[in-house]
Amino acid sequence: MFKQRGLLIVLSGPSGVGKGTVRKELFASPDTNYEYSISMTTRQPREGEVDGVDYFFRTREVFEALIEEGKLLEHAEYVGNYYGTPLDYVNETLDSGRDVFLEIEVVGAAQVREKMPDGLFIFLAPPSLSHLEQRLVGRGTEVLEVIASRVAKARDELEMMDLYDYVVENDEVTKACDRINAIVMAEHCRRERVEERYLAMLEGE
Ligand SMILES: Nc1nc2c(ncn2[C@@H]2O[C@H](COP(=O)(O)OP(=O)(O)O)[C@@H](O)[C@H]2O)c(=O)[nH]1
Ligand SMILES: Nc1ncnc2c1ncn2[C@@H]1O[C@H](COP(=O)(O)OP(=O)(O)O)[C@@H](O)[C@H]1O
Repeated sequence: MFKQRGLLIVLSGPSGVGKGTVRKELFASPDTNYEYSISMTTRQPREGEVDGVDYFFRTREVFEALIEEGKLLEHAEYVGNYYGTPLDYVNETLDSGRDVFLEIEVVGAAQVREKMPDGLFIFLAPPSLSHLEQRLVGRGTEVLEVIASRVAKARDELEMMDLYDYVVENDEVTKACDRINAIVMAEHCRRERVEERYLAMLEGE
């Protein structure tokens, strides 16, 4: 029996918009049926972060070797560190029919769009740039200089929003999660309808 490949869901948007918060809220729900792809990074773990849970924390040497070997679906350098998505996990999970969820920045998302254009690309947008700055300051994980560089970068990142299938405003976390779940559900329905039509057409031949 033909088994449909899982759906690749890509959540992106500027740093500080709330991608991590929204992703954790989505995965805290027992109804969430997608698998989270743990990224690899060369940045230092923050307090409480665990290797293999939050990220795979690796050296630049190891990371660069994996790029050379083609083991990453995408990668980007972000504020001085590498971030990337291990390719095998994504392919194996999609092949098994399960959906995969990536939470990545916009340069990497554009690479995924090139390589896997049938993914579902969702841009998480802040209500405003000042909301974004407040959130970064409120999180307190970066010094003010780094926050300023992230906000400056966010201006360029916001311009990429029209490359996405959907833009979801993160005004409130639960509302943003509801919107994302609705989009994923609608996309599944669309694919099922397309497949049904396709099979019906083949039978009618
Ligand atoms: N391209 C790419 N970006 C990633 C990946 N994993 C995380 N990111 C993004 O890298 C940026 C920095 O992440 P991080 O240092 O954890 O900071 P935070 O997301 O602002 O808490 C964020 O925009 C993440 O979404 C990945 O595998 N690939
Ligand atoms: N809808 C929201 N309203 C208010 N604060 C939020 C919202 N979503 C996230 N935050 C806060 O904004 C900060 C940045 O969120 P985070 O998830 O780390 O962003 P990102 O992963 O996009 O860099 C955190 O302190 C988080 O608690």
